[in-house]
Amino acid sequence: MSIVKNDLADNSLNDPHRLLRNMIDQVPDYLFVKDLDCRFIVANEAVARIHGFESPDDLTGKNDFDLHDASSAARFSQIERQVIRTGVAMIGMEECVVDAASGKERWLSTSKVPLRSANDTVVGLIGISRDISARKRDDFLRDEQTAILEMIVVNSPLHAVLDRLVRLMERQLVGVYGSILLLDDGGTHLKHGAAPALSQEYCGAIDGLPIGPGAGSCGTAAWLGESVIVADIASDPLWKNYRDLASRHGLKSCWSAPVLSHDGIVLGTFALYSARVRHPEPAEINLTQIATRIAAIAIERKHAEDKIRHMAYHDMLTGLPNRSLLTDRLTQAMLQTKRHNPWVSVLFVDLDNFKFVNDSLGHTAGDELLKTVARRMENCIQPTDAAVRMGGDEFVILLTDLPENTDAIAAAMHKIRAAILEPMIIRGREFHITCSIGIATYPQDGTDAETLIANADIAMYKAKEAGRDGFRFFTPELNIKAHERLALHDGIRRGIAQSEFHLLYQPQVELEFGRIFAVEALVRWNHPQLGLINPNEFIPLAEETGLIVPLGEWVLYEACKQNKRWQDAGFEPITMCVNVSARQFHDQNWTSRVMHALGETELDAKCLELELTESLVMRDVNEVIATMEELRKVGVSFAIDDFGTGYSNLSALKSLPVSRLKIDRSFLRNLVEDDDDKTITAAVISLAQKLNMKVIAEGVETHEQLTFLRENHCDEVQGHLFSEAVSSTEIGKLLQNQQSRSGLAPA
Ligand SMILES: Nc1nc2c(ncn2[C@@H]2O[C@@H]3COP(=O)(O)O[C@H]4[C@@H](O)[C@H](n5cnc6c(=O)[nH]c(N)nc65)O[C@@H]4COP(=O)(O)O[C@H]3[C@H]2O)c(=O)[nH]1
Repeated sequence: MSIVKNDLADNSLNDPHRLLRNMIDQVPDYLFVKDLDCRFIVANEAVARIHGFESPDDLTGKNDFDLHDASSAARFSQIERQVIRTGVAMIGMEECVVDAASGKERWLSTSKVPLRSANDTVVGLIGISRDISARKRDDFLRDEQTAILEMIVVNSPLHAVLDRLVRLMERQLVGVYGSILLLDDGGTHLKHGAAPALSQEYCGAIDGLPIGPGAGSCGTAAWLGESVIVADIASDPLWKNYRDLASRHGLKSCWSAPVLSHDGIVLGTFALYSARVRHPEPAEINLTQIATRIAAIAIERKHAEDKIRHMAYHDMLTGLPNRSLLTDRLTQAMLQTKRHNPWVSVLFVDLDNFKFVNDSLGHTAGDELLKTVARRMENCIQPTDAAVRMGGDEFVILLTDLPENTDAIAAAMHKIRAAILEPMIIRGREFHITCSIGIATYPQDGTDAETLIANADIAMYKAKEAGRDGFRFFTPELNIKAHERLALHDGIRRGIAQSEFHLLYQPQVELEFGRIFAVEALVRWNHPQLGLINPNEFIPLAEETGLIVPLGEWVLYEACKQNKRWQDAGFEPITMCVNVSARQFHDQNWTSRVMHALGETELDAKCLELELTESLVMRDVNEVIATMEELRKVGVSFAIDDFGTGYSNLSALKSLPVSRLKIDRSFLRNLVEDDDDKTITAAVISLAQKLNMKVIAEGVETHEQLTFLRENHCDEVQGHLFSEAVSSTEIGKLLQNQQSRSGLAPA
């Protein structure tokens, strides 16, 4: 304390001039006074130092043109002259000054005020400048970071974001060159990301750099997941294989940091190169950390975006392109074709027995099957073709660049069918999956993606109808039918919504006692324009278009409800027989629909019998048995309708959980005069009874037919001889009569 006091007393306090000199030299800001010609009169040591003078006195008499480049000097001088001329101070002006010797930029905040004499005349100016370069750098860093983050938010291309990030680093750190490398798809190499200041040749040479120990700073940093600092490339063993390359480009040191995802996965590297052999400064390390974090955000965002785009255009399960991508690819293929004239074909593929695997072995097994089929399809096609999953067990194969004949299409199709048919082991069981294929070809079968796909679908449906495991080329006739179907299809859909359907019931009678033990539900359509339509006219279409599923569900529900109503009205319980078409039966939710209808209507399952056609049952016996068993367990029984019209596999018939065979009407028609029909009918009756099934003859119209059936011990009959299909009220009356008279006699 006393020393300070003495110093002040000795040196300064007695000499105000010296005191002031001391004061202004201690200030880190630049202080100066200039005369009316803008020449220095006084300056502090800071001003002298920055201009490379030993002493502030060396500045006396100099002006800005002696110290700065011409344009900066002119700028400063103009402002100073204005302050002197107007007498108005200029406060806190920010200006950028380029150091003449080093070329370095400095930012100053400068105030210049007029210097006035005792009589208030302006005699010069006083200036004070503060170096605000550090603050300016921080501002710039913050603004640039914000701008880069905004670029990430608005999904700017990744290379543009990384490029700007590297440039930001290069502006902040003088004499370094940045480089970002990205992990490639295989995860074993680094590919070029951004390096705006490095030569193309250098970037090209390190594009595809392997990840591993000894692969330069970046390959090693990605390998270790840690920063790698190489101060001297020329001597560091990590650079053994890349030394000459770096030297050719004047790169002496390289500090690389891994770019890590939020959960620590290496996404790439961020490297800074220097043209001098040196270690990084702490500030450089800090900035690199900030930059790697921003790079990680940008890369992760891009990955997420790629994933979302992939998910939007691909099927999650099989990884195949989905319907949205198909439309795009098909449209592109057609555009290409317009230039070169080859054909483009759409193969609509539907697996025949997928439901069986799915239902019997569960969804995981079904998924496995679909994935295997997808891989097999992919292996059969050219890189320019596409295998697409449309949903469920439906696929489309797009064949492009085909010669103008069907040979190549047929060859590709047979290859696909054969590949799918290869045995498939799922859960230890061997499966042979068949498929039905419909083919439509551009330009003859359609000139837009939607039409081609729809026509291939129509052709596939025809192939399926013809007995599965087949294929069908689209023809215009199919299309005409398709249009008619479309109109009717709309009608059926509207009819369901507007309750235009109703049910009639036809009694089924025990031959021995004449008792109605069951009724068959038969649907009718009361069309608003066409009047009453019989099921033969619309059921096949409803089956084709899939509308049989909602229609059949309504029939089932209505029939169960009606049967319960009769029981609630006090009639003895009878069986309700409901026709089930193949499409309904194969629908994924079929069993649960039946259970739901029973539950909702509270009908005892024992009072429901489902009639399946012989062809439905025999087509996929194993699959059908599995579904039937599920329902039989709860009490539902089954009958085979139209028996004798198909080609029954008799051994399969034995294993079916069926309680009744229905002899088809066609055998009854000429029964009396046709010996063959007599033989067949008698054989069916005997066969059914040997298999412990009841047998019912359908379409009984005459007493002669009835006598024959009786003589041959047929159990039950249904036909106009007893009753046509009638309303629920009529059935109520018949049941009422039966209860009072016990039995329905032939008319
Ligand atoms: N000539 C003559 N015909 C007789 C005689 N007895 C019964 N029929 C008719 O034979 C058909 C018997 O039904 P189906 O074989 O199951 O044949 C049914 C069935 O395959 C289908 N169908 C009817 N309703 C439904 C339904 O709700 N769902 C499904 N999937 N198919 C249905 O439509 C077909 C025709 O039904 P319908 O026109 O009601 O015709 C009924 C019935 O009216 C007879 O003595 N003489």
